[in-house]
Amino acid sequence: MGRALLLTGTVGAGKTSVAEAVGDLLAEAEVPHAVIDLDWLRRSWPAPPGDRFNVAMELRNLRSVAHNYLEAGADRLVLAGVVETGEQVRQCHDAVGVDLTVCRLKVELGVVQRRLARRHMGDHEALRRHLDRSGELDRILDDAKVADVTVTTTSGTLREVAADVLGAVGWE
Ligand SMILES: Nc1ncnc2c1ncn2[C@@H]1O[C@H](COP(=O)(O)OS(=O)(=O)O)[C@@H](OP(=O)(O)O)[C@H]1O
Ligand SMILES: Nc1ncnc2c1ncn2[C@@H]1O[C@H](COP(=O)(O)OP(=O)(O)O)[C@@H](O)[C@H]1O
Repeated sequence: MGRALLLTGTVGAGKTSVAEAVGDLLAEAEVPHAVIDLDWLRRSWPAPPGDRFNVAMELRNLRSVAHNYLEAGADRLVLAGVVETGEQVRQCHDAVGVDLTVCRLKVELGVVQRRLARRHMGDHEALRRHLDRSGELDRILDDAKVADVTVTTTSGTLREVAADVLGAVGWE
């Protein structure tokens, strides 16, 4: 029976990068797995009214993609994405259909600002938007308390953070 890990956190916390690094560590340990960036499962336009982040489409796609990967032999699913409420975690769990552990990536906002400035170099509008949402979402996630474990990404290489994540969720 497979298991899933959802890496959540604010904009720029490292969800995508850490998910890739966790995938690399699992590959080195020869653990069959798949990495799924939820952002790519909701990138259709327009989003329906009242669903700014296209979450309904994301969940529909996740159900299909997770099923395919698990059927093809993945023992572990590594998801990167935002869940703002306990209800969204339940929907995500239902979509993957296997045990789901939620890991919050927590980072100092000053460090996020520097990382986002690098990521969005040359696009001031996108940087402004992501910085604004980063602070706001961080507070929403602090209040929501949907994570089973929390790992700090303020310092350490991506590989070190990924190893911390595997330790925190007991997948070592
Ligand atoms: N509730 C919720 N659900 C899903 N995604 C969320 C949510 N809140 C914020 N975000 C983050 O928004 C970032 C992408 O937003 P968009 O798809 O509008 O793209 S963009 O802002 O135009 O680049 C993308 O930022 P990154 O985390 O930096 O990739 C998302 O993670
Ligand atoms: N531990 C880390 N050390 C150095 N840079 C990092 C680390 N984690 C993330 N980054 C960088 O910070 C930026 C934001 O990370 P990203 O994975 O895009 O976050 P998210 O998916 O949560 O928005 C990227 O440019 C990424 O390379």
